[in-house]
Amino acid sequence: MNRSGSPVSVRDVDIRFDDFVAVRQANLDIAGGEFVCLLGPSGCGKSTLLNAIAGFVKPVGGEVTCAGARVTGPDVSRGVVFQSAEALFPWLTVRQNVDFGPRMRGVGKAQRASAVDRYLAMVGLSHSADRFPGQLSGGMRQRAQLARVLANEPSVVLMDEPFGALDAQTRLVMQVELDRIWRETGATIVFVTHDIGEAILLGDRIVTMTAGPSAAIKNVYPCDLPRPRDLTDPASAALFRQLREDIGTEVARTLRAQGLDDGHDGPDARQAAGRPADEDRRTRR
Ligand SMILES: Nc1ncnc2c1ncn2[C@@H]1O[C@H](COP(=O)(O)OP(=O)(O)OP(=O)(O)O)[C@@H](O)[C@H]1O
Repeated sequence: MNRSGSPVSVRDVDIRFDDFVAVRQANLDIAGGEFVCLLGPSGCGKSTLLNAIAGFVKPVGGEVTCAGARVTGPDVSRGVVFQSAEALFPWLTVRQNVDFGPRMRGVGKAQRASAVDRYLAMVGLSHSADRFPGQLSGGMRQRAQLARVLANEPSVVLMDEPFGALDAQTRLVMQVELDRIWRETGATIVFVTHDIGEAILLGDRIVTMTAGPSAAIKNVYPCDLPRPRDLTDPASAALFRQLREDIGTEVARTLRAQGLDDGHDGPDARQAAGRPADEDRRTRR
């Protein structure tokens, strides 16, 4: 496997929005080519931490480094894939969207054309290259977004719930495709999700976060199960339960803070952490 991704280091990072402390004392070392999933309850600070790695948000304390250099702002070497495919330019075709970054960077026409073809093929969109984003399905738009980021040949790809808006089947297909693309590119990937199964299918390590405010990194779970992974495999199922307990505690804290829970780690919290409602009903009988 090609391992050309850059290492990323988050050191004692504090992030504030005015008086609001979003993230406190976050520390995380990510190896080059590693796939790390950030998992936590809604609103805990996953996107904020990812945005600090991207350079969109400036920590008030600590630092983020990428390949040993301090991150001071966004850079094409750290590509970002967002949940919403509105990040694509709707007036450009898929090919033109993917070509945009290399063209802005002054890459020559022939080199660009071959890179665009390569990345369109990698994400399975060669046949839709001349369509506009509005003519694509949600899954195809996310593929186009990924190809657009990959065309800049980033050493780090930051993904913020990229499959969150997709239906369950498309999501499964995209997870399998991303696993393959990650191996082909060798990029470091930091992937934000609130979906425990998705984190298990994709991550080399799964990092959980505490509920905010003042969210912190809670636990780091190595996940070296053979790929492609199967969530029904006993080892995956055991990790799922462990992560559900971990996240469930934080979801319960969030619900309590919002006055939506009766003070225990009840069904709302477990359901929000990934347990199907009928499983809860069965357990309670
Ligand atoms: N630009 C901002 N200004 C003020 N507060 C912000 C800003 N961005 C995020 N926050 C706050 O920081 C906290 C963390 O938000 P963040 O979006 O990082 O959470 P998250 O874990 O990614 O949530 P979700 O899973 O729902 O997307 C939230 O309380 C949010 O309201």
